[in-house]
Amino acid sequence: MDQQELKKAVGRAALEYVKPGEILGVGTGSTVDCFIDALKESGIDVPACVSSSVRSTQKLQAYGFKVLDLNEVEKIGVYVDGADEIDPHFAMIKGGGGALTREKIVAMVSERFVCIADESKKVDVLGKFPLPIEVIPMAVRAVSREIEKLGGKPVLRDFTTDNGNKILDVHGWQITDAEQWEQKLNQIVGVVTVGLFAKRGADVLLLGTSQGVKTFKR
Ligand SMILES: O=C(CO)[C@H](O)[C@H](O)COP(=O)(O)O
Repeated sequence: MDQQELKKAVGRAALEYVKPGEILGVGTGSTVDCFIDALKESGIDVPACVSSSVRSTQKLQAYGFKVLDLNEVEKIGVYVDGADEIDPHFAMIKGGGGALTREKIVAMVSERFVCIADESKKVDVLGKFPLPIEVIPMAVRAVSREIEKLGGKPVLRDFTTDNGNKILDVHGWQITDAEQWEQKLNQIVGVVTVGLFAKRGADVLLLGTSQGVKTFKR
């Protein structure tokens, strides 16, 4: 199976966690696109979704799903999203698609985070994938200097987030204590969100492998 087929397989597998009649949290990325396709095909009664990006909102609406602003919703049962890397403790690097801040917000209010990923995303140590950090535009240079002091090599992405901010992709870190790093990096003034999802990691990992979809639970 190629990578796209693995993404489709985990997208379909995630349907098992969608409860009919319940508001659903929807993440962002090519794997989530496969999930949205599967959701549409399934015909499951989803009264409304909360989306983590303009991209996913547009796709959901094009399929006829209702998308609510998070301020209209008190809680979400299940949030389905992808990851760039996930470690054995269910901590993740996210933000390859630049939607990390909204993803972290929707994940925070969701009872269960179901991560869908192909097997290339499962790692022992986070950091081979450069860590995305969303930064207020005027603070790009200042935050970069702080990151360099911590041994990271920040590269400014040619991209503006849905929130009007910039992304620094940080190379060179091997992250074993993800929760501590998440906290430390979030404290740099000018950082909006760090793409480490450790404090609120995944609860379930659906991993697409050539032997089929494997389920891991925290
Ligand atoms: O965090 C994300 C977007 O901000 C995505 O979940 C992550 O980049 C994985 O994307 P893909 O499914 O396309 O590999």
